Amino acid sequence: MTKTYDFIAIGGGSGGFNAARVARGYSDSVAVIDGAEELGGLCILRGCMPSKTLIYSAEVLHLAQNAKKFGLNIPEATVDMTALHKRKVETIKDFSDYRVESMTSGKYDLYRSFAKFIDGNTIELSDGTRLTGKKFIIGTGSSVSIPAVPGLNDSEIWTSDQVLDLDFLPQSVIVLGGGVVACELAQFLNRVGTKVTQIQRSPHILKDQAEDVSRTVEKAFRDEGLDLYTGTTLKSVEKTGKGFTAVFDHEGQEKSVTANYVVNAMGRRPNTANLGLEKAGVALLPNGQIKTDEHQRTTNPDIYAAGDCAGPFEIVHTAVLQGEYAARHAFGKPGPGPLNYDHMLDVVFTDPQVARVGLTEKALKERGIDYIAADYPFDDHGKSILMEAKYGFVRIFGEKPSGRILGAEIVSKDAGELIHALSVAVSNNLTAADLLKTHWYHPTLAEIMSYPLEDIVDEL
Ligand SMILES: Cc1cc2nc3c(=O)[nH]c(=O)nc-3n(C[C@H](O)[C@H](O)[C@H](O)COP(=O)(O)OP(=O)(O)OC[C@H]3O[C@@H](n4cnc5c(N)ncnc54)[C@H](O)[C@@H]3O)c2cc1C
Ligand SMILES: NC(=O)c1ccc[n+]([C@@H]2O[C@H](COP(=O)([O-])OP(=O)(O)OC[C@H]3O[C@@H](n4cnc5c(N)ncnc54)[C@H](O)[C@@H]3O)[C@@H](O)[C@H]2O)c1
Repeated sequence: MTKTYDFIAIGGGSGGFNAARVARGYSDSVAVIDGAEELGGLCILRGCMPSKTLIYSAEVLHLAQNAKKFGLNIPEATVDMTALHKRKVETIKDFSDYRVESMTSGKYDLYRSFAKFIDGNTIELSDGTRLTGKKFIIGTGSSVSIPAVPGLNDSEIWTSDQVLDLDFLPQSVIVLGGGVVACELAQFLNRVGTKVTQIQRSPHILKDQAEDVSRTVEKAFRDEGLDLYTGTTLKSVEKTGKGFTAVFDHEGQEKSVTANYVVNAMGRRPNTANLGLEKAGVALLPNGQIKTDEHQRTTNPDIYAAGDCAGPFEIVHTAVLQGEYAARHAFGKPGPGPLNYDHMLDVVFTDPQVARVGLTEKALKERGIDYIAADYPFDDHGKSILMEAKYGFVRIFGEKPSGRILGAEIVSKDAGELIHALSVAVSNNLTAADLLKTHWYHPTLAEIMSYPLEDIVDEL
């Protein structure tokens, strides 16, 4: 007999699991289907958490190696890759154990299998078991994409997965791409002592950021000795006796770089193949993501989608919020409404970090919104000067004439922490004058925000 559930989550990552967790509050008939060998999802196992664990260690190493600047004598600071790997494994095990415990607690029926739709309300598991659901959520995530560049589909080419699991120090690595994954991992590798060449197609790394933001990170990378090529066309990746050679056009010339290893960090694609979506009446967008409405409903109103498979961002907190909201909507329950992407927050964990909230300057211009942009550099700020953290600036966008904070970008030490003060402002319609009522403690990095806020208030 086919078992029926009120709610079935396909995928037990950030989107799927959190949808199931919320759904379980409304019904005891909830199933989670996940075909991965290891439970936990991308963020915990091979994404946010392992990368930030390693990046933090590399930052400590970098500070130690620059001890002289701080009047300290640390004769030799080097990485111990075996210990670094062990720390990562133990840290991630704690996080994944917690998730596995929740998933296997008995609150959900957990099926360790891949699922595909055979009609709009029925799925089939790998062993042929069929389950019907009143409502579903698809949270199947994403996989590394392999652009059609000759040689790039060689199985020895690394992705972020191999970098995050390194237990030895590679002598040299070519990092292909200039997005978030490429930048975070290129700097990590460079800081632990690998010779890194990063090759980016666009004129700047982090191409969706403001140009001066990208340039600030590029300067920091080059100051640390990373070989960075931007504005390139990658022609091929060839296996050589020593490793790999990447051949690319740069400034009108063909160049080649050889290294022991290559990392493909040129983006990810949604996991939507082999899901039988056509049989369930679930349509895709031209970019391959599942088409959803503001309620996370697909073109089949009984099937929702959340996270990387649906977009529009591949960011964990949006996956969680989308999943939670979809479950509330499926059961007709009240709570915070659809996601407001005008309040979007994103962080790049390079050093300096890049953090952004709300509308970008490009979006403000496109929408014809009248605004004031005010900024202030960290090389003229007490706390960042004493911390030797002088790269970057804060820029705040205030609406005219209201002074409402519509967006902000920060490139600096710990920008990912600092941005949250402005995120509160953006999400709660606070004005620059409102924020100036706040006590900004001295000396902190955060107090830098009072200068552009004063500029906005003065100009209004
Ligand atoms: C290196 C790296 C670093 C990152 N760092 C950050 C960061 O610092 N901050 C941030 O916000 N985001 C970060 N991200 C992005 C973030 O990890 C993802 O956006 C998020 O984890 C996606 O969650 P998800 O639920 O959509 O997918 P996942 O967590 O990937 O879950 C999908 C699940 O679905 C299962 N599945 C797939 N197909 C099927 C099927 N047919 N049947 C059953 N189960 C299936 C999979 O096994 C998997 O467990 C990073 C990503 C990478 C690669
Ligand atoms: N800190 C974070 O929040 C964080 C960290 C890591 C990853 N992520 C998420 O994971 C997702 C995937 O990250 P990503 O960096 O892999 O993808 P991405 O889409 O951000 O960047 C891919 C890069 O590869 C380049 N590229 C693509 N095809 C190319 C080609 N043929 N030749 C040369 N260059 C090419 C693109 O121009 C782009 O710069 C991102 O959307 C991001 O949101 C987030």
